[in-house]
Amino acid sequence: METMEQRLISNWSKVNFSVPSSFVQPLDCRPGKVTSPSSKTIPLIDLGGHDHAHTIIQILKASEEYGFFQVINHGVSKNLMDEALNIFKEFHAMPPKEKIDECSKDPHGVNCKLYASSENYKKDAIQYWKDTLTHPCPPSGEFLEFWPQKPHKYREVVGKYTQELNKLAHEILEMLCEGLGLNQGYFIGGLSENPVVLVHHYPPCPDPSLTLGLAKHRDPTIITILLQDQEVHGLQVLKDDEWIPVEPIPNAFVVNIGLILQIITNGRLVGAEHRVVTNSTSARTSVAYFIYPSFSRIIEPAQQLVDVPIYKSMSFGEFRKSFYEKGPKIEQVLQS
Ligand SMILES: O=C(O)CCC(=O)C(=O)O
Ligand SMILES: [Fe+2]
Repeated sequence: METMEQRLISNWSKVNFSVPSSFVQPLDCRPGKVTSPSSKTIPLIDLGGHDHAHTIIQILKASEEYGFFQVINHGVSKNLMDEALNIFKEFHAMPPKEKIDECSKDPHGVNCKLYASSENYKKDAIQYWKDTLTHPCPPSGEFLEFWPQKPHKYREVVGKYTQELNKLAHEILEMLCEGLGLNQGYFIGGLSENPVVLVHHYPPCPDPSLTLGLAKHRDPTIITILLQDQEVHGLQVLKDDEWIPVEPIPNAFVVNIGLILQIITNGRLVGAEHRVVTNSTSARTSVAYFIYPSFSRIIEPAQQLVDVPIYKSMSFGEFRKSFYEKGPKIEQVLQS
């Protein structure tokens, strides 16, 4: 049996000069060689503009057409973004044993996890080129005792960062409410009270044409707010059968609509498919902030918006179970 220490990609990838066969993607999933970069980009939205109504129109349009956009002037300081990204990089740079120890404070092993490849490591036929740290981060401070304590400022910096992201997420959700015609505060409480952070580390890969850092997927969230490394490309969004790279923009966040919001809006907003490709020269770090409902909360098309629901009702707990069991086939389970 392989130990977690042996599995972590960051632990062995520096001394392996070829891609192990268990990481070679089937032909139809491989990114291949990117020859001509796409001329398309996802929309960029300035949240600091004075025309509130116009900002809402832009957010709604981007969420309908792409399911993805980037935001600038979002109110989170550059200093805090840099501090958070640096502390997450320092975490993944620690010796493997230390990382594993720092993620072992929950006796049930659920409220802080470190894993290689994907959460489905044992079930995945083919592995992905990344290590991930994840834990819940509600503004109440619940679960804080399970977070890493190393690097030594981890809890302080990540605590501040996730508080700010919670504020930003709610501002964006409020604008979506206004744009969609949902009651103000629709997402406050049960639909958003379970935020989680996922810190991905993609080490350099000897042959990026054969591997993926993260498989094509939609997020099982309401929305996701992503902080990505400023220099290193990797994230791509599927739009009209074309993979569009999400360019790193200084001090911007990437925002994407999750599958749950697609359900709530009965398909009006799209939980777009995306994936991460690797590169041979630089490690990439990204930090996803997932807005999750509480497990018992019912997920269904909003009655205010919809006459004929195309998705059936289920609890978030049931939804998440199907999401991990069915993968891309979850669409069949969701249809009413
Ligand atoms: O690493 C990235 O850029 C994307 C991460 C992602 O898609 C996810 O966590 O769901
Ligand atoms: Fe994602």
